[in-house]
Amino acid sequence: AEKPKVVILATGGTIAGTGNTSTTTVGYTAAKIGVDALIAAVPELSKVADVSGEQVFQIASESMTNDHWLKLAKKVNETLKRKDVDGVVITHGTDTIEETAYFLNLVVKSNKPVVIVGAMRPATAISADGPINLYNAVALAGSKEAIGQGVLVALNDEIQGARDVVKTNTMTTNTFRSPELGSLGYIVSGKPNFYRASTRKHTSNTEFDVSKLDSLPAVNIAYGSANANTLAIDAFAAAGDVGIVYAGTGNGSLAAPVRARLTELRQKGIHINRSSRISNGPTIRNGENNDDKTDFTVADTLSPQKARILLMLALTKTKDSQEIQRMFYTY
Ligand SMILES: NC(=O)C[C@H](N)C(=O)O
Repeated sequence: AEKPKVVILATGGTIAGTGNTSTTTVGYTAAKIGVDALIAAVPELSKVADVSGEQVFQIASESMTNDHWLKLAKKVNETLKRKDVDGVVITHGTDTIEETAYFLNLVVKSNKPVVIVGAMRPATAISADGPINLYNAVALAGSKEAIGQGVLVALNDEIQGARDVVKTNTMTTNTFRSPELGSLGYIVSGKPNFYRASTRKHTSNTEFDVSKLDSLPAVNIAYGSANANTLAIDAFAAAGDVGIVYAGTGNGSLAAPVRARLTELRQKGIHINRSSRISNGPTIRNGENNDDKTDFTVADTLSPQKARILLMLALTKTKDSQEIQRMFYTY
C-alpha cells in the first residue's frame, strides 16, 4: 500500500537541542538542530510515511508569540490544503506546546491529522526521547485513526488532546497529562490506539478564521494569591489590553480589591475572564462571584494560559460577554 505523506514543520525546542555532553539534561541549548538532521536521525520514519521537512522557526518555545502562532496556523492550513499531504507534524518546545496545540485546535480548517511533538531531553542526551516521540508523531499523523480528532500532542507513547493537555512536571519525560479528563490513547509500536475523544468542538467545526488576521487582540494574565493587589491589572489596562484573564484562587475567586478594580475595568469596556490557578476542575459561573452582575465570563476547565487564547480569538468575533461565555462552553 502507498505510504501516507506527512510534512514535518519544525519550530525548535529541546527536541532540536544540544548539550555539551551525553549526560547533559539541563543547561543545554534548545533549537540548534535543523529539521533535516531531525529526520535523518530517525531512519525508521520511512517505514510509516513519506516525510518531508520545513523549518518554520528555530526558537525555544518560551519565546513563542501570537505572531508566531498566526504564521504557523497559516502555514499548517496551507500545507493541509495540498492534495499530496495526509498529515502534519509540528516539532515544538514543550514549555508552551499545550498553548500552540490549543490555538491550532481552534483555527486549523481541516480534518487531516495535526500532531505536535517535543522532547524533554536534548538530542545529544543518552536515552533522548526526541527520536521515539518523532517516530510516534509521524505514525500518528499518517494514521486514519487520527483524522478528525483535533490537534494532538504525542510524547511518551501517549496521545493527548490539545484542549486538556498540560505540562505537569518541569523535567520528567512523562510530563504531559490531561489531568482527570484523561489522555486519548497510546501509540504502541507505531500503531495509535484511541480510547476516547474530546466532546468539545475543534478544527473544521469552529467559528474562528485567522486567514486575514495579522495580529490578535491584547490579552494578558494576572495571577491571584494572598495579599493580592491591582498593580498588574492596572498596568495591563494602562497598556491598552482589551481583555484580562485573571488566574484566581480556588474557584476563580478574587480578592476584594482585585474584584472591585476588575469590575471598574469591565465597565470601561475591558473584557474580564475568571479562571483558576488550580489545575483541576471548572471555574464556575455565579458561585461566590456574581458574574451576571459584574459581566465577567468564566474559563470553565481551561487553564489561564488556554483561556487567554480563547478570549483573544473570541474578541476577534464579538464584544458581547454572553457570546464569549457561550464560546467558553463550546471549545
Ligand atoms: N523541553 C523543552 O522543549 C523546553 C524548552 N525550554 C522549550 O520549550 O523550548
